[in-house]
Amino acid sequence: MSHSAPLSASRLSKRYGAKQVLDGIDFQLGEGQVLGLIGRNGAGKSTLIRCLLGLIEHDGGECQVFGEPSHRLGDGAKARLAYVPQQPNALGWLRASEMLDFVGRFYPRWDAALAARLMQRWEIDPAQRMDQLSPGERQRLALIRALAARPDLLVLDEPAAALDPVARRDLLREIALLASDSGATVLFSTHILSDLERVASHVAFVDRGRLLVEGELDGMKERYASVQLPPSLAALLPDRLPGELRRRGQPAEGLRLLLSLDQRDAWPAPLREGALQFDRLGLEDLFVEVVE
Ligand SMILES: Nc1ncnc2c1ncn2[C@@H]1O[C@H](COP(=O)(O)OP(=O)(O)OP(=O)(O)O)[C@@H](O)[C@H]1O
Repeated sequence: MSHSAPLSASRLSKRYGAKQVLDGIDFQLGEGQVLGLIGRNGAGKSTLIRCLLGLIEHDGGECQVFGEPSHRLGDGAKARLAYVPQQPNALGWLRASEMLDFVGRFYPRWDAALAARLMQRWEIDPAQRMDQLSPGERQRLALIRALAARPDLLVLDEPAAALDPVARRDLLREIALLASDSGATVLFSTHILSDLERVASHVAFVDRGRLLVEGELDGMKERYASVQLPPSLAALLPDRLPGELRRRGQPAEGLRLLLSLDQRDAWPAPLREGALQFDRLGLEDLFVEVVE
């Protein structure tokens, strides 16, 4: 098995017309990581995923899947990868079971028993024509197809969007099982932070085409804090502090900073030594502070 990172990008950029949708993204998804990608609507999550997988062309930089250029993936790499888009297409004329039988042949580790179990659990009639499935059923079926492939790399674009709470919880469990049992690597985008916290090992924030914060979920809550600086301290600050993510306000009135504490050794002494209150941020507060 190749030991290249399952997914990687450097200086990846993409524009649609005048709009820079991805703006020089450096990214690496390590083997066995379960990474949750979060960001506001239109931040560029789906575009990033599609570029990484070579489904759309990028304009600048590079991206790779298992070390192969994304836009020229060999069959070997494709067989190790499963992807569920935000709105899966239906192959209308096929019945659900026929579709699974058909695609199962292309995957060396196809798990027919898992597919059958999830079909039953998620109440999809195997004889149902795919164009007659509801959006939620269609999404479930696409997820069953991806999970039963037992991929080395599973990529899900907002997988929970059309799922009811029971199916959502099942999905999170299946993702966790896939990662723990077979060491699969998972990338999923979501707006549901509680889902992310339940299953992700890593998290990345996308904001206006850039990756703002990226790292292990454990420790992230300890790492970021906001702090209010009085004018006397604000006047001493350089234009940008090491680890600074956001700065609000005017120096003459005091500043509010969002900071990564792991860079604090490089801060000016008054900031390190003053009796300032650093408020640690939970994931949701961090998200709001970062992207607002
Ligand atoms: N085919 C396209 N043509 C033109 N603009 C596009 C196209 N696809 C996406 N965009 C624009 O690129 C930006 C990023 O879109 P993208 O779908 O990647 O966002 P997202 O973070 O996945 O959003 P959401 O959370 O709403 O799914 C948006 O402003 C969108 O309008």
